[in-house]
Amino acid sequence: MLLKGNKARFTVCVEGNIGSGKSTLLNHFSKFNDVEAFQEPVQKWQDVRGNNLLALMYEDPMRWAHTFQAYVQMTMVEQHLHPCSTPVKLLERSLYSGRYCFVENLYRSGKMTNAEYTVYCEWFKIITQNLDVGVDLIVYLQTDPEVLHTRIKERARSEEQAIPFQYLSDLHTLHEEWLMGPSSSLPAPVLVLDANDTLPNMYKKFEEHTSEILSGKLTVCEEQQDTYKTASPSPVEIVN
Ligand SMILES: Nc1ncnc2c1ncn2[C@@H]1O[C@H](COP(=O)(O)OP(=O)(O)OP(=O)(O)O)[C@@H](O)[C@H]1O
Ligand SMILES: Nc1nc(=O)c2ncn([C@H]3C[C@H](O)[C@@H](CO)O3)c2[nH]1
Repeated sequence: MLLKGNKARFTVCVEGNIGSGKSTLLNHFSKFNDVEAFQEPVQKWQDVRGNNLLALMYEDPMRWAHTFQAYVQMTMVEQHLHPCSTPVKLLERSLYSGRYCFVENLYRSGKMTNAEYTVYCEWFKIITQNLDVGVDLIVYLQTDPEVLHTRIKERARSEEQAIPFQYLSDLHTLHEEWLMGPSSSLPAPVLVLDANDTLPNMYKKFEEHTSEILSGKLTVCEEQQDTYKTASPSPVEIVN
């Protein structure tokens, strides 16, 4: 239950494919007093009363994808509704990428049945229509699948070591469709950052875009390397 007075003025979610640098961005901005950052609850997914649902999903998606996605959706609702005493709430991923990227991919690749997909989507609709799970800005860390494959190997999260390149490529396509395509399913404007860059250069980009990310005042200028996509349902003030 979201306590009155404990609602952040501005909610940002950081989206991007596996290994795109979301946690890195969250850790950078969590140092600001005005920000409370909420990392993706991966540890919860890895230990559901002793069951590692993340591992089960990767090992046997036909059997476990729907169970995993149902649990992910529940834990992400908790993240969206979690009280936040700071003006800015920074989420790693969101309900929306679970629906439009991961679940869509599982369904399109035949790893989720039509019945499972329908049940999941009905829950998503009820949740987004009745609970305060809105976001004010999406930061999209846009990356190439080839770059991610290397990072995932280096990071060496055990559940991810057998992820085929095609899975990363399919997820990339769905992130691009969702965040760069027509804005029909976008809950907020999108700030796109090219995240193929080196870590030092990414930190420079985080510095450059601090005001937009922490206040929603998007500064649009011609030489801007990164691009903005304003979602029609949620126009944001563009400050030139
Ligand atoms: N710009 C970068 N250049 C090189 N390595 C990077 C860059 N950004 C992140 N990394 C490294 O890649 C790995 C994944 O980074 P990070 O955990 O921030 O990604 P993520 O998007 O949170 O991943 P996941 O989706 O799995 O949670 C980490 O080992 C991190 O140090
Ligand atoms: N199938 C699936 N659905 C989701 O909604 C989802 N969200 C994150 N992940 C996977 C990606 C990383 O391995 C790991 C950490 O992001 O968890 C997901 N996998």
